[in-house]
Amino acid sequence: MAIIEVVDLVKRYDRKVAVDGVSFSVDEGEVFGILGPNGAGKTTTVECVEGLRAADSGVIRVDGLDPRRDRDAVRERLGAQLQSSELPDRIRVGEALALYASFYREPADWRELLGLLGLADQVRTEYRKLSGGQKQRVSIALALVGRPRIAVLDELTTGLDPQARRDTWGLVERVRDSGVTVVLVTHFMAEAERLCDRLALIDAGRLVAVDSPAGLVARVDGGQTVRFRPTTPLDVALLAALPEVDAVERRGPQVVVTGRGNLLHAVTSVLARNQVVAADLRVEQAGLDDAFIRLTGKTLPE
Ligand SMILES: Nc1ncnc2c1ncn2[C@@H]1O[C@H](COP(=O)(O)OP(=O)(O)OP(=O)(O)O)[C@@H](O)[C@H]1O
Repeated sequence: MAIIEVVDLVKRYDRKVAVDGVSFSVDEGEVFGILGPNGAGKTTTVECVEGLRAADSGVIRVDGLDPRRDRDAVRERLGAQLQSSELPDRIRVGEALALYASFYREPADWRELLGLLGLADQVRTEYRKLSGGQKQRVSIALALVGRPRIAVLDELTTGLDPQARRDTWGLVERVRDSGVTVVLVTHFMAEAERLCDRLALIDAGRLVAVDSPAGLVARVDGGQTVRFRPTTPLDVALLAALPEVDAVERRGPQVVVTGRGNLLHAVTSVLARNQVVAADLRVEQAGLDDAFIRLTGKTLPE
């Protein structure tokens, strides 16, 4: 059942259209990703869902409620991650949690929450003295302290090192396992692929597709990549002429062939016929990043 519904959302900043007719719905209990490049309109979209910004047009329902008109009721249901600049400089972790807990009628036990998030030893630490990963965990704790049914997590792992990023992913999975619906804004492919049940791809304010990561990948028609290093001269036009091949590219000493069907067989047959020996031959199936490139024509930083 849909817990969030967004229909034809439009949001402008002066004359710039930041969100241009976006529609999607989020099912209760899922991790729903909003994925797109910088400036795509992801944050604006979730800020409208949170009721922090008024849409210019369109309909938004959070558990059947209007985020602007029923602001207090929506705030009880939807926990938003906080931007670090919103906390006073010298506030201690425990004080921040107690403060946010005081905003809710039935808050979670914030000490228990800090324990679950591995922050039990940081209760008296000033927020500004925490590491990047610890700050992110505090912001997750603050998003959850009101016992929301939905948690909106925006660019959760930006700026974290790979280990802290993976730890944070584990936390998001635990939040989901506790029954909370998670809306995850990200521009990291790997994060979206690992965590999200479904994804909305947004580009330049428009919705490109909504599907599961596997469903998005399937849309690129089982695309494959074959890479190798020819050890004798190779005329790549021979490969480009194959019906299975979409593109052939030279990357330094490597040849990268993308295509579909029985691509590997087609490529190796040409190589064998022309007595070209291929070193370091590798075959890769299309991933979410390939789907993103095909659907938007853009790449995302990884
Ligand atoms: N307060 C604002 N005033 C004017 N323009 C804005 C404002 N906030 C965002 N924009 C513009 O609206 C567009 C969408 O921005 P938004 O922050 O929603 O995108 P995003 O996908 O979240 O990007 P990022 O990943 O960089 O945060 C961008 O072109 C941005 O420059």
